Amino acid sequence: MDAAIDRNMNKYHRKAMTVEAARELLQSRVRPVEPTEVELAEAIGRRLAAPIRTVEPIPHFRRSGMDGYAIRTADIAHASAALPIELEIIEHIPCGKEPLYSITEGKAARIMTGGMVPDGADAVIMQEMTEAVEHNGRSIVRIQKKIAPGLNITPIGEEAGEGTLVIEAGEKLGAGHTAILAALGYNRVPVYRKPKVAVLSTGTELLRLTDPLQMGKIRNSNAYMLMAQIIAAGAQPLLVGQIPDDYPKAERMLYDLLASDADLIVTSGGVSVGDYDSMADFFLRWEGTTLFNKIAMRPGSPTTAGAWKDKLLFGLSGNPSACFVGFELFVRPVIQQLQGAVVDTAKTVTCLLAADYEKVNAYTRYVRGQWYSSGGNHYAKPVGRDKSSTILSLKDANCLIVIPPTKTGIVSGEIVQIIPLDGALIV
Ligand SMILES: Nc1nc2c(c(=O)[nH]1)N[C@H]1C(S)=C(S)[C@@H](COP(=O)(O)OP(=O)(O)OC[C@H]3O[C@@H](n4cnc5c(N)ncnc54)[C@H](O)[C@@H]3O)O[C@H]1N2
Ligand code: MOO
Repeated sequence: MDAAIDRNMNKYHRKAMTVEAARELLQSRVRPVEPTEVELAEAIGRRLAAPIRTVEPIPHFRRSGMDGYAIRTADIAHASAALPIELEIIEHIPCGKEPLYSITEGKAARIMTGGMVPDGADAVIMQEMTEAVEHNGRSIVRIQKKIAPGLNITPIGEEAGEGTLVIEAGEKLGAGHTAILAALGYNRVPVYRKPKVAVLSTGTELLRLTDPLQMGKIRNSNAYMLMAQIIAAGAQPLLVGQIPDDYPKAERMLYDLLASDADLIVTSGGVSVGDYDSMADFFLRWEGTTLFNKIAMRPGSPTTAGAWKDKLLFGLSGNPSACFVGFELFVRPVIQQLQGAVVDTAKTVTCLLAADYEKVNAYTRYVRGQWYSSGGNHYAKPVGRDKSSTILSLKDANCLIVIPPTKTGIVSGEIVQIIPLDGALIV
């Protein structure tokens, strides 16, 4: 049964998989969703579904880099303060105008930054190096110094020739990409459609946001937290609601969702060993393949995932911080990959730990932290209460600090790896 867990196992005896192995296993199963085409403005922040090549050189005409005069450098080769050279101005070339004349011996054209350099000219001399005079009704430019050929002219194709690959498929369209696409006239852009991610919650203790608080019950914060994480990852969340307490009903609901048009299903809660942990039971009984039901990490050790046909089902832990970490480590890369991203989950940033971390642990810990730079080094320090059940520390975290298994804790100044939470390491 490939890398999946043994069906004869029960939920009380689980074999922990490493984070790395689990991420690789997931990665090997994900294929991008279908591409679509949208207007450029709508494509911003999405991922490109096809490579973009230039359809013309950038720039596609010889462009002036200064306000000044297009000249022939041979004409001013002997210019000096004592013996200035005078050239006749035959044309004014603002941006957007194609020159009417070539520059021949003794002639010049007034030209603006971004203007098209006329044939015959081999440099643009900046205005500040010249003096314009009227002489017998003729416009003259007086020049006292020679300049090098090519000065202030951007040649055709300096940035890219025609047919150059400028954006790879799978890249996320930021400001720079958008500028390129606009410059090349891409009114409509091929992008991957936004994956639909269904979010479900388990637990009879969960109240809706509008319900009055009741003793022993809590409001469903995970569903909304996951919604925010899904949006940040570029996908469309579908808040499906609550998994019923009644197992046959829960099973029916999950199969219906698996057969729906959702690309991914994420549940929170009910994956541990408790009497009401319906997701743990489902993952042992269902017709899909359970890939893992325990990860050698904290928080979120009962994080579970499985595949049903081409669809992945995640059973994240109910504890808010464990749910958050499970999403960042396992679900976010899958969502990126569904949108064509090339994900390298091994990438981390090296930091110096800025405070002692005293907890001991047999598993790797992913501690909510803040990373920052100071004096040429990156530092990371844990934020808030480091418990799986906490909510408040999540908003202040900008990274997860990876604390390897330790019997002693680790001290301030030691080197640690961190995973930034803004997805910056995902191309
Ligand atoms: N005997 C054992 N007990 C537990 C173990 C264990 O190995 N043996 N593992 C612990 C660990 S570690 C974790 S993490 C949790 C995981 O539990 P579940 O993922 O099954 O989650 P629940 O039991 O359903 O809930 C845990 C906790 O989270 C709250 N919760 C649930 N859903 C939401 C939600 N949508 N929004 C906010 N908070 C939610 C729930 O009320 C519980 O307080 O199990 C340990 N136990
Ligand atoms: O996975 Mo539980 O934290 O790891 O509380």
